[in-house]
Amino acid sequence: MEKLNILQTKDLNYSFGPNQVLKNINISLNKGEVISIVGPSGCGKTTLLRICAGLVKTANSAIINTFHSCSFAFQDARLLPWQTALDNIAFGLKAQGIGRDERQLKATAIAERFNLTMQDLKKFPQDLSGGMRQRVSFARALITQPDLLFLDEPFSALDIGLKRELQQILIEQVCQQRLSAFFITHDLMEAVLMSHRIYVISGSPGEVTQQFSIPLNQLKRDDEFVYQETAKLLNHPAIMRSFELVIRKEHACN
Ligand SMILES: Nc1ncnc2c1ncn2[C@@H]1O[C@H](COP(=O)(O)OP(=O)(O)OP(=O)(O)O)[C@@H](O)[C@H]1O
Repeated sequence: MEKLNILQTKDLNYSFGPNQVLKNINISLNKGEVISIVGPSGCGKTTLLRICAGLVKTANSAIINTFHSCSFAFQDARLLPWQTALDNIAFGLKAQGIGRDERQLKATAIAERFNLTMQDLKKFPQDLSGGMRQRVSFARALITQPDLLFLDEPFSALDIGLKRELQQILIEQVCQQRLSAFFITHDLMEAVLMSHRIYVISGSPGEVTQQFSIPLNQLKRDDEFVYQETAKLLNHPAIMRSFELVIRKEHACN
């Protein structure tokens, strides 16, 4: 029987000194699932990701994580500047003790999936465009075949075409390999495109105020579906409250 992987928080609270940032957070992420965390700036999304990833320790053992391995992608690519793109991609394999030839073969194969050429792979990060660096960052995250991805706004600095291309590649990887992803975004449309479920966090301290399930397999979601679902969410009271859309609408009328 397949072992069930799960990431779960149970009544998670977190404070930075006297400043409570997260309050009674209960979320779960199952194998093969993508969840998005959306909410206004400063509501605690990144803090929640860092706690779930074990990068920030919690005092109250409110996290269950039975996934075996995880990788990260952030808004900035965070590559090692003294290594070529190829060696950056292969870095996780080196840490696993895999020999140079095999590392390079695997890195070249996954780089191709992200449309990086042999010329690109010889370059150092400072000689790559921002979009290329983000391709390298995704290839690096996936090469070790993790079962859980932590994604903190990895598309937000990209132009609309590149964003769509990388989103599509990531959706294919997630669906084909039954990867799970914990995804933070400001962009509701992106959350609708990518996720099985969306958690809305609002307030200070941040609390989960609503959870939405998005029907239809990600590979079948076309633009019309994404626009319609996003429009529905934008009119939902929990989203309007969370992003203060009611107040902004009222201001717009005055
Ligand atoms: N290391 C830290 N020390 C003290 N306070 C912090 C620290 N990191 C974050 N905070 C505070 O915690 C709150 C939540 O920050 P966090 O970065 O998690 O929010 P966010 O929702 O991810 O914001 P954004 O969408 O703008 O990235 C903010 O008030 C922030 O100032």
